[in-house]
Amino acid sequence: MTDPAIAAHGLRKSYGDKTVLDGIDLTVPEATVFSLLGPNGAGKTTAVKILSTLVSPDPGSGPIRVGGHDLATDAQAARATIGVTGQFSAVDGLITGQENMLLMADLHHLSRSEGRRVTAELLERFDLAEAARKPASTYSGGMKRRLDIAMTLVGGPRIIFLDEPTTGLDPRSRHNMWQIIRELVTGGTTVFLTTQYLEEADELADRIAVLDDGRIAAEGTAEELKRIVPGGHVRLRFTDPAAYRSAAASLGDASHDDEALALHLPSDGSQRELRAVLDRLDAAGVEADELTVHTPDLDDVFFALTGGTAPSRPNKSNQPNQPEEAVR
Ligand SMILES: Nc1ncnc2c1ncn2[C@@H]1O[C@H](COP(=O)(O)OP(=O)(O)OP(=O)(O)O)[C@@H](O)[C@H]1O
Repeated sequence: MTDPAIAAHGLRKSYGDKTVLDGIDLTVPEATVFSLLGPNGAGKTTAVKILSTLVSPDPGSGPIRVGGHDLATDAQAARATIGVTGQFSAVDGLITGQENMLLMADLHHLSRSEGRRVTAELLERFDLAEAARKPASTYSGGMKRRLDIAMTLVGGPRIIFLDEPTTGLDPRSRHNMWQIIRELVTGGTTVFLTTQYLEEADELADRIAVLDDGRIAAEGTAEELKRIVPGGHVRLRFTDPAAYRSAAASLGDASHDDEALALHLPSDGSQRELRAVLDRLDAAGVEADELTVHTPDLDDVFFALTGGTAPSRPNKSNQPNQPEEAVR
């Protein structure tokens, strides 16, 4: 088995008497997206800064390996495997997109011809070739963010840290950015992502960790996390009123929606619970015309795990997530 791209044990950081990270473990397999979620001030950026060698962990921290290199003894080698795109853009608005890229190529000591080749390839890949000779200050927010990531990729990092990469972008630019991130991962890059948008973690992340009060409150796939908070249910819908009534009689614990001929049963959405529901329907000799499983969304998980109460969300329905709008 190959080394994980990132492996940190007992990661600690305090500022004065404030403990920001209280001994957290993080493991990120290669070519996956790992998302760190947490309320403002939870320590996400601090974790990114430590893993990307910008800030030192406290002496009591356990070992941290990034790109297979121990940060304590070989930070330089670790640094050569990573790229970081922070909340504040590295793009210089006074020069063109192409010049920004060539500057990065110089910083990475690429030869002139190699720098030009990589620049042209990345500008093309990030749909910036046409705008390459215009000052970056004239770019839209989405273009600037794409240029920022393209600049990060000039050095060919295997691991990239994206700190809130889509904050402030409109929905189309956000979807474009998601597509770029997916393509990077398909190409073998590992992405460590922090985001304020739970939907974004849900869309992209293979694994998600929720940081609260300096500790990891929960970690898992989006689906695993959704199962640990209450609110999931199975909805059974019938077209035949007689079948609906028989099912309602045999599933006494279900709540009824007589108008829609639908029954709701609390469920964690697991195979075992679904089978139990189906067995009970079979025993009653009725068949539902539609069965849908509704799991809580990541917002529910976030509020349940980070000690806050969910503000009322009038638009939150019990419908499963709507399909995302098409990506260009
Ligand atoms: N250099 C520093 N000196 C003192 N305190 C700091 C420093 N950097 C961060 N902190 C504190 O550490 C805590 C965590 O900050 P951090 O920026 O990591 O949180 P975050 O989860 O990224 O928050 P946000 O979502 O708001 O970006 C905050 O209370 C912050 O004030």
